[in-house]
Amino acid sequence: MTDHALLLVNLGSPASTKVEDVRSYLNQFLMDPYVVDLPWPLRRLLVSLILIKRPAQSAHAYSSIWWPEGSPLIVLSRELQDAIAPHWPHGPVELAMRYGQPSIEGALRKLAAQGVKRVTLAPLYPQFADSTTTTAIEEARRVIREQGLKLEVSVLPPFFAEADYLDALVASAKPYLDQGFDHLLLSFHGLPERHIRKLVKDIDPQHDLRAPDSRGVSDEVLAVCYRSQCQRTAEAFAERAGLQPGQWSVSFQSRLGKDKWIEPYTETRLDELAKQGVKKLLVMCPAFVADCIETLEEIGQRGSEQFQEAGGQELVLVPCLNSHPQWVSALARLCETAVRPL
Ligand SMILES: C=CC1=C(C)c2cc3[nH]c(cc4nc(cc5[nH]c(cc1n2)c(C)c5CCC(=O)O)C(CCC(=O)O)=C4C)c(C)c3C=C
Ligand SMILES: [Fe+2]
Ligand SMILES: [Fe+2]
Repeated sequence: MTDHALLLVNLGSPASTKVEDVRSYLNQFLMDPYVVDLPWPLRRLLVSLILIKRPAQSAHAYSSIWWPEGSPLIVLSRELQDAIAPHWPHGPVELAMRYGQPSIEGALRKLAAQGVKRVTLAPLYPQFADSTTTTAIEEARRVIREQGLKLEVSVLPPFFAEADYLDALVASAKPYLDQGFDHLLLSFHGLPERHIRKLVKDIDPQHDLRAPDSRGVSDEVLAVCYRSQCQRTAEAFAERAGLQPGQWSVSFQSRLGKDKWIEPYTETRLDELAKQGVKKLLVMCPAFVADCIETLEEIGQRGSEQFQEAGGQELVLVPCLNSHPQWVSALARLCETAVRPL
């Protein structure tokens, strides 16, 4: 059988580091109601305000990490696509981005034109958020409906607590852990608290968005609370890696705008850890399966400078899973068992 495709989906990058390309990417991204969850007129106003200064700042940041072949996120995702193909004997493996190119629409139309009948859609986000997982699924739904594509789609669920994913994370981090370090910071992408509140409010309105760990969180809440899922990933990672309490902690990065985002903020933790006497800091970013601007620039460059200015000696960025062989086979196995219908 060769009519069952695998479609890997990640977030996407601007077409180039030119300010106008970054502006158009940020406009598509931030006008997504799953990302800036305000009614259209307010969303348009807020995003237009953000688009006054942000494109030039982000273009500068992208320029500092851009590779000759293009955006690291896209290049690394292509490498993953090539590496996983031999592990997926059922049909073609395609790559799509939620924003920019290659698009979800282009990929699904291409697969349908090739005679593909089934698609396993794999949003490449270990932890669930409406701003990543839901929007990728909804975009696939829209394309299939509007284009009348005859495709049976199943979706890979969030894999934040899957043994295969956790073991691959430990294997990829091991060479860095073995070098010795004073502290390991697991820095996850942040989210406005509101995004989680609206999902948990009908299940457990008292759910604590400042809780220090994920103990006691019910399965129902865990299924929708991005922050608890991040904590669960970190706790399971620490246990598998044999880390002691106090050797590691969790933080949340990449805050945008004036809203309250989930805490503790990575920026705050970098200062605190340096002030506490941490000299060699390892930072891992387990919300990202591929290195991107958020890991390479925000942590690897700006975070590193900040940590040293606050008195730390060295910040070592542990690379994302990228195409680590154990991750490639783990992802293929996870996708084999994905049966959740679109
Ligand atoms: C890993 C999961 C991610 C979540 C959750 C997420 C939420 C989220 N992001 C923004 C705003 C921005 N994110 C940007 C880059 C970016 N974000 C993710 C992943 C998640 N985002 C990735 C993989 C990337 C990297 C893209 C790349 O090309 O390398 C950016 C663009 C960069 C910049 O200008 O800083 C913005 C903006 C919001 C508002 C949000 C939740 C509401
Ligand atoms: Fe983001
Ligand atoms: Fe939670």
